[in-house]
Amino acid sequence: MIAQGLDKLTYQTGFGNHFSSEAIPGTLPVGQNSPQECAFGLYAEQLSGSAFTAPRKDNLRTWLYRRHPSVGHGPFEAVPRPDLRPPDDTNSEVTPDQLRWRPDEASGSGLDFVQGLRPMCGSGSPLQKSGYQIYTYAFTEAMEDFCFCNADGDFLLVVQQGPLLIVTELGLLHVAPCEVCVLPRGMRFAVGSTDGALARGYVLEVFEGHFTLPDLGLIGANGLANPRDFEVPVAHPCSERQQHQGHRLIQKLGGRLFAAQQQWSPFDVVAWHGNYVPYKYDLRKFCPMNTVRVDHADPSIFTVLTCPSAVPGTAVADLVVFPPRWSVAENTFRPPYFHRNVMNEYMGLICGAYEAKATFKPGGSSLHVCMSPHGPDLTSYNAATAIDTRAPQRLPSSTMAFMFEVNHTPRVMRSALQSPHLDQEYRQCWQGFPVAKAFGGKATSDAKAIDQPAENGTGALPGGQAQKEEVKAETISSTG
Ligand SMILES: O=C(O)Cc1cc(O)ccc1O
Ligand SMILES: [Fe+2]
Repeated sequence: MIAQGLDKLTYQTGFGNHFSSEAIPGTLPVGQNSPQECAFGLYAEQLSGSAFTAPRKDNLRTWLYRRHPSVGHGPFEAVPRPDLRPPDDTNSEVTPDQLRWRPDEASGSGLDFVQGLRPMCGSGSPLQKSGYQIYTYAFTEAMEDFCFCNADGDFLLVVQQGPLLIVTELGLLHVAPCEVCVLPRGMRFAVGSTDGALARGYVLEVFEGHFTLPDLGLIGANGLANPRDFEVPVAHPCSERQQHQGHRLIQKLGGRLFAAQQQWSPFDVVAWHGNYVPYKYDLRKFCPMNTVRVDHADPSIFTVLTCPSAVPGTAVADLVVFPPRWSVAENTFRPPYFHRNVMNEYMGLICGAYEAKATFKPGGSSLHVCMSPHGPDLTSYNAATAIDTRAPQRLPSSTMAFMFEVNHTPRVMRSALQSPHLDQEYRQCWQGFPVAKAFGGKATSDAKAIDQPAENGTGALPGGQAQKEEVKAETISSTG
């Protein structure tokens, strides 16, 4: 399936367009979608991504013209894959702990994309069409003789290592590290790496809605992820030889996998038109807007794609990128601030370093859930308070971090909590901050004492509140 030179594939460009493509001239019907008989005897089939009656601006569907109707497969049989079940009381936990996972350098060998999916956390229900699930993936093997169809939601893939070749019903996508792609609910696809080497990345699956571009408001008509930089495949029916190979269809529904056999390729689409499409985007094309005088802007300024919920301004999930850029704010603590967020933040690092965490490694992940405090680690804090902010700083071109910002508070899969890659030392990165200078300037806490549950069960720190209040009063009067 995978061959050289595929990074030079042809694409159509734009976001949300009504695209059309035919591999054989004359196969797309003119003036109608479903002629009594299609050209070449092809079968017309509609794939819907929204309710038929969704408002026009949200209405998504594509017409496919194919050699066989999709329905001619054999019966579905359950495939055991309990780890893909949506998160519930039996397989996952709720925890306010700040979590981080080191990159997994070992897994993935001998696995394909589906076998190499590792659920990390999630919330909601695919059957209720609400919420999301987040995974990492690692694999070496192409999906040679089977395709995947996700009836539970859209997959957004963030490629961290190893370019992917993704065969879809609408054509081919080559997706390299620092690129992302969206594979819409119900569309059949097969993923391979282009060189057989380890491919690794992250997946955000949304059980409701679809990704769209954020509004630009006062920014104006241009900036952030520009629509013309999104790339959509052209029709690419499989070869005559592949056409007749037996194909297995693996379908995910309600977090369960089902397999059915069919005697022809699912990638037999000769022509198509519509606006329900897979697409890819290169994060290096992101055009960031940022503060040019004081203060650190909220990360929403770096939203690439958003999957809106019914609540205005609150997304089911956002893809946010922290791209290479200039940092110029004056008299400002430039990296991300200390904060507690009502939304939940799953972060990954594609390459380089993240400005708020000196020890975050490419391929790693972190999770800070609703209201769990986090922010710059001690090393980043010290560096950022020491610089001269009259000079601009360049965050290097080799850096690319991202965040899945999600509304529903996630449950963390037990397998992720028990993973050997879970960084048990993560919280140490915030230990050793001295008490504010005017209050003594000494480190407040013994990190070990903090990391053990308080003996009195109240979480009180050694020293006691009353004693600390005294110090505070004293220092303020002596400096005032
Ligand atoms: O926690 C993080 O590192 C992500 C983040 C970045 C930022 O610039 C501001 C807020 C925020 O949550
Ligand atoms: Fe954050």
